[in-house]
Amino acid sequence: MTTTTLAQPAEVPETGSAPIVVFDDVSITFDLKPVLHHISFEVAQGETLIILGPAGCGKSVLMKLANGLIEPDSGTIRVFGQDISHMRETDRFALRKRIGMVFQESALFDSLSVENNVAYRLNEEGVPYDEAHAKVEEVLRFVELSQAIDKNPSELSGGMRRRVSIARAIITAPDLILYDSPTGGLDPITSTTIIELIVKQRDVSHTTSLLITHRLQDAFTLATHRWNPEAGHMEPIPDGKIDDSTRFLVLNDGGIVFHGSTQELVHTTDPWLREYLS
Ligand SMILES: Nc1ncnc2c1ncn2[C@@H]1O[C@H](COP(=O)(O)OP(=O)(O)OP(=O)(O)O)[C@@H](O)[C@H]1O
Repeated sequence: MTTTTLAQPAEVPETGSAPIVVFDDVSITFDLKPVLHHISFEVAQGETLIILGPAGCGKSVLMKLANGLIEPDSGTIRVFGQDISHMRETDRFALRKRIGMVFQESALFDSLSVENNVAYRLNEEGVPYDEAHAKVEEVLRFVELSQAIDKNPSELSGGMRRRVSIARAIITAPDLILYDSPTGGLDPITSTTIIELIVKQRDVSHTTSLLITHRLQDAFTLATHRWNPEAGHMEPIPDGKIDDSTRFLVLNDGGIVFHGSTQELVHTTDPWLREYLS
């Protein structure tokens, strides 16, 4: 990977600042089936919260709640200090502009070029072409896909499509990024290149993030690696240390079975968790 950096300054998050995401006693039911019940947790500024759990346990629902795409039946969800669960759609739309979203299947517009996919939000906001184009070039450099600017999504590999999706999410320098299974469907080697990109984004911009993954390997790579800007690649954090800004939330059966640090997770004595992690 190259050492390209985005234009916005890489600010180290202040300690003690207000949490970016707060779930307070949130419950939601679909078709009489409780999917999440009494969920409470917080995500601090600059934190990467990795969300794990068996298929169908409610990870994507939790992500959609955080983005205001669906509303809880009860409880409160605050994002940037604002109650997103009971908000007018116009206000929610404005709030969502501060959130970058990377969907499970990349969710690119097949009829648009890579450039227009990546510039989508800027075009929506009426940003002049030259300015938008310069930003597209900058983020495509960051995700190492400059050569694909004029291509259509159908001409790209799965890993390249995922890079475009990340470029599109970060072009507005969001204050929060939601990654829903960013390596889903990719082979292990390509998955690691996407995780490397997420580590780079985390360590260069310190953007608060929620990340769903089905691959424990990806989760632990995130926790144990850092971006080396001089070398231009990801590397293990020396001395077996872990990234303090990365934390874990594990869901099962509609509830939280674990919320804490990497060390707490690997040293858990909970039988279900030990089995799940093995
Ligand atoms: N809009 C909806 N209408 C009805 N049921 C839904 C809806 N969205 C989600 N569900 C149900 O909620 C449960 C949790 O779904 P969710 O997609 O959040 O699971 P997940 O943990 O992300 O699963 P996976 O790991 O397979 O992606 C599932 O049983 C799903 O069928």
